[in-house]
Amino acid sequence: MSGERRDWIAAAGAPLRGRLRVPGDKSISHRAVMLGALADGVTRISGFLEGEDTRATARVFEQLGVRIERPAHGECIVHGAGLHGLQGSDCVLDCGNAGTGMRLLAGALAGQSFDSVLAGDASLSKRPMRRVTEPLATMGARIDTGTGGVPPLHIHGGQQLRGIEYALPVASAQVKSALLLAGLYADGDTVLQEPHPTRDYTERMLAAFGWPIEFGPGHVRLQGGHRLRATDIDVPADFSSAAFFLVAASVVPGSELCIEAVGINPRRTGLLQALRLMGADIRAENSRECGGEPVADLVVRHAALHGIEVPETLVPDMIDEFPALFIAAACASGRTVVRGAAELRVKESDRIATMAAGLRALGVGIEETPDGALIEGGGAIGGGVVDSHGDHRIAMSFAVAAQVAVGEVRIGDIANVATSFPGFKELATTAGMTLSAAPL
Ligand SMILES: O=C(O)C1=C[C@@H](OP(=O)(O)O)[C@@H](O)[C@H](O)C1
Ligand SMILES: C=C(OP(=O)(O)O)C(=O)O
Repeated sequence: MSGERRDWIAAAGAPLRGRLRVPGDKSISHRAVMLGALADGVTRISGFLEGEDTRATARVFEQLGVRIERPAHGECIVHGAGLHGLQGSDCVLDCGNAGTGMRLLAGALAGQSFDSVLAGDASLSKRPMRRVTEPLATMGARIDTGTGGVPPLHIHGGQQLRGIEYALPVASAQVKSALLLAGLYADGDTVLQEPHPTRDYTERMLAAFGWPIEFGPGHVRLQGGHRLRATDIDVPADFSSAAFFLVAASVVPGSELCIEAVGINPRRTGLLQALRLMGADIRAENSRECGGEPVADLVVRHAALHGIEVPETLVPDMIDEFPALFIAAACASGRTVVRGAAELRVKESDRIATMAAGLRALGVGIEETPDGALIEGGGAIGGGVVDSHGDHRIAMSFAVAAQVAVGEVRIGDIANVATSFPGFKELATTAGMTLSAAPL
């Protein structure tokens, strides 16, 4: 998606101060477009993430015949086609960099009468898809993957799906959601058990769209054959985007920052707990609801952090926040141990290997393990060159690390930051960080 290779130059900046608001939640934005497209009636989405991942999902539904108006930045009006109203496309459906987009679409498109082809960029084209295609096949779906179970996905329509009872082998909200979306089209019940509870946005949003569904932490049951009724969705700010500022303000002396209206669904806020265990000073103020989700203003002040063993039970609740956590660990006194996080190896990059290589390049001691890392914190973070491998969260994490580095940090291949956090550089510099585009 993201054209030519671009780099950032980052260096120690000022304390982070003031108030800011990060863009809308990526997971909720994807789902709002999807359910809006499959609903009867008009769904108005506000606070929609104008990122490349979520725009790709909206474009896919436009290709499938759904009218989506964009009256203003962050606003979408989705004219739902109804559960059976999508039209097949002869063109490849491009999910860009988005694992969420592709995996959830696989579930929704498995139940259609037409064939579809889902493809993605170089990173997405390496990510495992059998975790969705195999259980979908037991529901009666016919999906061919590329060699080794990676994209593109050729989805053969016209299959009558049936509900299954399935215990997910990995804690993955994407797998769960793909099966639930297929379950809308299935005969009978789809009943899922998770090894650890994961984000429940699909379940909550299906209920908001009027679909009968029973769910609780780690389990869900729904019956096929109902209808979705359009509703309005107000998307809270993305905790995963707030995470970079939580870490930056924690580690840069003199910082005091308020991040407004952040979604604090407990299935997303593992990093908050981990940082507090490390000694961070973060308070949730003005707790309230936004679009049925808990939100709060997060006030973070600089604090002396110390290393911890990250409780494994927190891993699914902070799965996207490990790159940021690794930076906090590098700044904390003593050792931080991460275990039970092998899923990090199959994200936009191998996030354990990419973070380890980048931290080593800045002089931080880190030992990789198959499912995590041991990070030796408290030493100086040096200047140097790190490669984000096109991974948005790695790029933003090293921009944070640079704020306490003794030299300049060049961060390579940053264009994909726009997948989840358009405007990060501008917001970060407003808050006090030193970050600029490297000359081409
Ligand atoms: O369902 C979702 O919206 C997501 C689930 C997680 O992936 P997994 O399901 O692979 O854990 C997460 O990493 C991703 O950024 C968004
Ligand atoms: C893993 C992520 O997203 P996705 O799986 O949708 O590409 C992420 O945003 O960190």
